[in-house]
Amino acid sequence: MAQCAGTIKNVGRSAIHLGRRYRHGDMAGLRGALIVLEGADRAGKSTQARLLVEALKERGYRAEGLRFPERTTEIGQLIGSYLEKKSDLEDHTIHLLFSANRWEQVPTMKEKLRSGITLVVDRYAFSGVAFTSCKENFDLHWCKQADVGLPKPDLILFLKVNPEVAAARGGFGNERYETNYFQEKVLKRYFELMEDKSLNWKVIDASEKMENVHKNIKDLSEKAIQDAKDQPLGKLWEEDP
Ligand SMILES: Nc1ncnc2c1ncn2[C@@H]1O[C@H](COP(=O)(O)OP(=O)(O)OP(=O)(O)O)[C@@H](O)[C@H]1O
Ligand SMILES: Cc1cn([C@H]2C[C@H](O)[C@@H](COP(=O)(O)O)O2)c(=O)[nH]c1=O
Repeated sequence: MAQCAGTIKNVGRSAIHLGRRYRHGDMAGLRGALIVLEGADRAGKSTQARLLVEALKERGYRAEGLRFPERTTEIGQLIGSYLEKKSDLEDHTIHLLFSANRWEQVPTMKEKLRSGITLVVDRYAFSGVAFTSCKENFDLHWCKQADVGLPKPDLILFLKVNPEVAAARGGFGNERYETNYFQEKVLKRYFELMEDKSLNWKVIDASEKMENVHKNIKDLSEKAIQDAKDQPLGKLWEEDP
């Protein structure tokens, strides 16, 4: 009930903000939050993304989920085939395809955010950097470049689970990168990325029961939605630390 009242108040505030323009041309007061779930394979990101969208909608927010890679586009199909080990691609090439797969969604993402829809995103540029930078001869700096300027998340939820626990969860081991050795390296990269204090990272203990993980995520997300609604949408990694 309190949430419904909040939503109506937001609509009122939006009207007040109509016509006021901010840096990057994004209108504040109307917008939804960009919430990203990150973590190693089988950390529970897709499960939690789905639960979060459902919970937000139940509480009167407009919310939608999306995921990367988005395997349905032409670029996404190339990525899907690579991940399923049906095709091989040169390492820089696949990295750039993952990034292009995000950029092709940006106009839709911005439109939705501006119209007040909160986006819950299952993996984003941080996956791109964490995974590719574990390959030989790749460094974090190079890996970030293709994603500089993407919409900046208001909240990044890192679902932390150790690789043995993740591996014991269903389906692990079928796709490329799904080995304990590689996932351990990926985890280290994520922790390097989390040192960037210009981003709102929150670490969630994802080895807990699904309901507990969900509660933590929901509380942090509601706060992020409140904080974001009056802020312009930022650009990712525009000022590299
Ligand atoms: N907290 C949890 N405790 C136990 N099992 C879980 C938990 N969260 C998710 N699972 C189970 O783990 C498996 C993987 O979950 P999910 O697909 O959500 O992970 P993911 O991080 O999206 O994986 P991937 O990145 O590999 O696609 C599923 O079988 C899911 O039911
Ligand atoms: C976005 C993105 C993903 N990856 C890797 C990470 C996972 O191993 C797979 C995607 O699996 P999911 O079950 O669909 O989550 O791809 C990557 O290497 N680079 C990226 O940018």
